[in-house]
Amino acid sequence: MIKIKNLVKVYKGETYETRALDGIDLTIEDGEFVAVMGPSGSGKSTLLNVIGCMDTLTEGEYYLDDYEIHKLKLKELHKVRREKISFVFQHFALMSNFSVYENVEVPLLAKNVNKSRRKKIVYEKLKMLGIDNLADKLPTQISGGQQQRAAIARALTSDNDIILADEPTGALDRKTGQDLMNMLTDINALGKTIIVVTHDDKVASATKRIINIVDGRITGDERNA
Ligand SMILES: Nc1ncnc2c1ncn2[C@@H]1O[C@H](COP(=O)(O)OP(=O)(O)OP(=O)(O)O)[C@@H](O)[C@H]1O
Repeated sequence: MIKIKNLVKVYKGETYETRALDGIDLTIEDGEFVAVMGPSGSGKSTLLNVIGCMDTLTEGEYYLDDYEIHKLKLKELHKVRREKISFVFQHFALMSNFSVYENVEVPLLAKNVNKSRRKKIVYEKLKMLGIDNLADKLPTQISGGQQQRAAIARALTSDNDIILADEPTGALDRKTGQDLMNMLTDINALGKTIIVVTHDDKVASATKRIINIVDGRITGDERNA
């Protein structure tokens, strides 16, 4: 479970100070499927990064299962992230010199899984996403939608409980975007918690809960019918 109390995030530079999150209270139970919406610059990505243990809090408390995240140092934070969180990035962030197979294998290498088991798991995920025939291709040799699938396959090989996606359909055509949301729905049905940042009403309506953020504050929190 994700439980956040009075989260404040301030970015400080030499000449500026931005209060990106300004007192967020939020609980997300295991297995929820949540969209975070709001205008540009409202703090959506910042919230996702804090939830994903990519960034620290300035003030407030963040409990993730048994961890008191707000008390952890950066190195410990990274450990929790590896254990709990998977990201699907907007621009896929596949490593361009590595094949689809190798990209999807990465989380397993980080977890010291042995070679034959890695192969089994990677092919299982590639098949699930319908791209097992592309295992040996480089990211530049496949389409945007296929890259997106590879990124999801990689997120899934880690088998972490929480999947975070920032504008996952942003670079996709409508049909592929719809396919992706169907896939996330299936993955959510397996019990994974999914949090999606999006500008797109269609994407949000595929989730079960929509949180609105304006100026770093939650202004709406509705369950989808
Ligand atoms: N690394 C950073 N350093 C300084 N300011 C930042 C940083 N990241 C974000 N900000 C600022 O924090 C505020 C919130 O940014 P954030 O990226 O979270 O918004 P967003 O809602 O995701 O926007 P968008 O929809 O345009 O992606 C903005 O004013 C932004 O300029």
